[in-house]
Amino acid sequence: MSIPLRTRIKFCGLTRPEDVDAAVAAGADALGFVLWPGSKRAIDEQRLAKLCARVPAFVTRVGLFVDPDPTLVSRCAEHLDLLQFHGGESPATCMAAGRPWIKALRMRDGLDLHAAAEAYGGAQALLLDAYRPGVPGGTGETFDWSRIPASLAKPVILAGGLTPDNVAEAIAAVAPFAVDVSGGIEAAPGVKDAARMAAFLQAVRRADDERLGA
Ligand SMILES: O=C(O)c1ccccc1NCC(=O)[C@H](O)[C@H](O)COP(=O)(O)O
Repeated sequence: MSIPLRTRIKFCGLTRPEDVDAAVAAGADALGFVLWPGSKRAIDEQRLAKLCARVPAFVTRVGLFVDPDPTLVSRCAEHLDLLQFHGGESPATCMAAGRPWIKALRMRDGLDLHAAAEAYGGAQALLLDAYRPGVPGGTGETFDWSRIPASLAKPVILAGGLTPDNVAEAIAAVAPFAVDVSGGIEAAPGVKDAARMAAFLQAVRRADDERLGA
């Protein structure tokens, strides 16, 4: 008999020490740090080291890359538990980093999730995000959750436009392994809002109670 898991929560795009502390205090399972210079939420390696040093054991530190130079990945890896590849990286490129990784897939028309789950068989999970041409992530937009098959060979991390107001509906529709949010818990790009983080956490917990019949 398998025991249903509570939905894991990843907050992405943290840039400030006080936001890291607030996210940990709220109860996030994983924190994401954007190492792609094109993002409004980008941080450099020095800031990554400082922010990651504040993260306690049992909270996963995730580094987010978009078609990175492998030397950047290896320089950052010592601070990280998990790599998130958010660009057009091939399975071989993701594997070559030699660290646990997840693959973000943007839900463009025609994407075959079963084929992707097979191709990215070395991933810990697939992060499914909204597709907007030319924008690799952090769009603040949802996608049609009914496109996600009920059964997939990889755990699903649901992303894209989640907020404290819609995350319960998303969990009821998809029952993902985890949810990922960036813009929905912000006061401004890269500036998280402690009250919205807490509200998001509470909404997930309530949805889980509903789902698991607690
Ligand atoms: O957040 C960014 O600026 C970003 C830029 C480039 C690639 C990925 C990026 N974010 C990735 C994430 O994991 C976000 O949490 C995910 O895209 C959802 O963002 P949002 O729709 O704002 O919740």
